[in-house]
Amino acid sequence: MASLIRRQNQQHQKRVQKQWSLLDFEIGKPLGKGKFGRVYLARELKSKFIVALKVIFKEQIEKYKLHHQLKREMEIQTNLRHPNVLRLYGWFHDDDRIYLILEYAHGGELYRQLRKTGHLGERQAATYIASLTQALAYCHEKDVIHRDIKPENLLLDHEGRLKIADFGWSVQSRSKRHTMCGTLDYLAPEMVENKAHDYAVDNWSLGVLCYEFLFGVPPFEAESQTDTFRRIMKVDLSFPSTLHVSSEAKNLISRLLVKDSSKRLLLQKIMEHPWIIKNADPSGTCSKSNP
Ligand SMILES: CCc1cccc(CC)c1NC(=O)n1cc2c(c1)/C(=N\C(=O)c1ccc(N3CCN(C)CC3)cc1)N=N2
Repeated sequence: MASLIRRQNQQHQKRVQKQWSLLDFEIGKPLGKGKFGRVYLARELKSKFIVALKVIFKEQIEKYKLHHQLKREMEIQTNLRHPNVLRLYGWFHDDDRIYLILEYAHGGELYRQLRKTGHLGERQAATYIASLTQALAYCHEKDVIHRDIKPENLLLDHEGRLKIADFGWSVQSRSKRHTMCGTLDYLAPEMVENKAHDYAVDNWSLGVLCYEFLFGVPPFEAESQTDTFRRIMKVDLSFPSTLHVSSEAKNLISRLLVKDSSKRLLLQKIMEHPWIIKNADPSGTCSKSNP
């Protein structure tokens, strides 16, 4: 009898995730900082595995009443396994901080690359849009809507592969959502209007991102938030007359930035779009050899 109980206990121990603590890690250089905390390079001492340790201050979470949102982000991201979704391996906390053990993305934030180069070539842009589309299709399959797809939340790994990070605004959704979130530029009309919304908000954001990758600025940028709001509601979309963006690219953008969410191009159809077929690198890395 005792051996049976011991065996069951051992099995239970295996199932319970290891209780991590700061003592398990050697902390390296700071990688970046956000509103609620910082992220550091770190190495797990036993396995020598390199991770990114995101430190979030509990008082900030309490101050902005984001406890349930952070909890939801952690539950969602822990269960997502996709090459274009940043892994959350685990977490732990001490008196005043919460620590997220995240996959390390060696290439840093995509928006820095975008700011440096101004805009991306069509191959690079199509490769990132294809990666994002596949990651979103996977998330939507698991009833997760990200709702905050923007360059600041996209990272690059050591091979230049895109990784969606920061599921802070994502939701596990079976029904329409009503929560307002994110900066205006990337928000779909139904979100900006604080109307019920569903998965298609991520399809809209893909259109905004594709435009920004190719033209270097988001499509509805304006002096004030009110003007951005107006431009989104009117879908006031225009393309700068430039030679480096093909008409297929403009066609894809126009089929995503559609006010009626039921008429936006479906994720599966994005993967079959001529511009994606012609320009996206299936490996997702768009290696330097063919920019
Ligand atoms: C607290 C930070 C934060 C706040 C809000 C949202 C997010 C998601 C993007 C984050 N970041 C986050 O969670 N992160 C999770 C992460 C992560 C950030 C990360 N890497 C980097 O931040 C990074 C930055 C610069 C870098 N170098 C820049 C200079 N180059 C010459 C060499 C490469 C290399 C890596 N890896 N996992």
